[in-house]
Amino acid sequence: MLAVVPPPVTVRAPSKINLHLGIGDQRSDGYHEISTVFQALSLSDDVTVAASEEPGVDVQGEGTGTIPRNSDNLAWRAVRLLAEHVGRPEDESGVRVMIRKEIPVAGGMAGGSADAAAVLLGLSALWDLDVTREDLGTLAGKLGSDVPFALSGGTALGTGRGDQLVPVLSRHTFHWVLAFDNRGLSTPKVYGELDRLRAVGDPPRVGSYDPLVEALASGDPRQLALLLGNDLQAAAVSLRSNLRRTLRAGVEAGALAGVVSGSGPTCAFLCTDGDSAVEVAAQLAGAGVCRTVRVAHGPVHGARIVDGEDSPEPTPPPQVHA
Ligand SMILES: C[C@](O)(CO)[C@H](O)COP(=O)(O)OP(=O)(O)OC[C@H]1O[C@@H](n2ccc(N)nc2=O)[C@H](O)[C@@H]1O
Ligand SMILES: Nc1ncnc2c1ncn2[C@@H]1O[C@H](COP(=O)(O)OP(=O)(O)OP(=O)(O)O)[C@@H](O)[C@H]1O
Repeated sequence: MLAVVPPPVTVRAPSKINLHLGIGDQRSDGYHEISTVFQALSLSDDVTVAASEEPGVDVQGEGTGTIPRNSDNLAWRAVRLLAEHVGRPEDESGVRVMIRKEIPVAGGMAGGSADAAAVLLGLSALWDLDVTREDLGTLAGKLGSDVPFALSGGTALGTGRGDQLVPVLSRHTFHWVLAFDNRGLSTPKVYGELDRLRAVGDPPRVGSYDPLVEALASGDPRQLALLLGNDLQAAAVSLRSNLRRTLRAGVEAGALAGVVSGSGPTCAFLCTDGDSAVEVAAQLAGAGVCRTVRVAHGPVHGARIVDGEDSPEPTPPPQVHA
């Protein structure tokens, strides 16, 4: 008798920006205590998991050459973790993972985390597992601090090492321009640089997130723009001084405000509306301060299955090469 092979499952998982990122002390486990307001953006990766006699990872799109295809890939670590969780040996998992990347690699937008979250959700469907969203959230936290948010999406307050999430009310859609840098930045190095800067001086701190949460509820981008802040920005700029010029260029191009996304080096610019974002993107691309400029909006859903009718042919989103 022939075994029934389940059809492949495709999951779209969003990128994130940190509208507010406050970094506290380093804990004994090496992580920093943080308080952050995440927003999930429409710039996303599509990840397909399929039953296969040739297990492994394929990657196409953004940063392809710099992403590991072996067990170091965060998406494959998600296969291994879920397989262990349900008692399937990894080498018998018989899974091929195909990643279509739009999210910049090591860009501070949680691209690897998005892929890992997509695999957790996609494999649960492919293997018809009885795991709750809550179980998936716990597994996600074991893969990385940003992975739980990639599953849940929307707008959320993250505490602890960023993995304890509470949804935040966000009215309307916000429009963003993203400036990708030539090379990525290592997240641990950026945290380390902040520790160094704090040991020798007093870099600015973002303070409370309360006013920003109020601005999100009002839905007014002008109010939100005044409150964007990231404690890691000084560290990212210290390691990559060209980001100063990029941040300035975005505002000169007409954005309301700009901020380094997470650990950088991607810079995110908030715009008044979608039309303004397209104009800012075009002007910023012309300024020659970054590799690529993209527009995106948020908040969007967390990782979700896009097979069947919900799976449009992927169309390349607006992209302007600098
Ligand atoms: C900068 C952010 O993207 C903001 O959301 C995250 O804090 C980073 O999340 P991530 O990339 O998922 O990070 P993880 O894979 O969990 O950790 C990578 C490394 O970043 C540093 N790290 C991360 C999170 C945290 N709260 N404190 C840290 O010090 C640690 O050196 C850690 O070894
Ligand atoms: N599926 C993956 N996609 C991207 N990078 C991956 C993946 N798996 C492993 N990596 C490695 O992980 C490192 C961090 O990549 P990632 O794109 O997740 O960074 P990031 O977006 O800056 O992370 P964060 O914003 O969560 O700190 C890269 O150096 C890359 O080689």
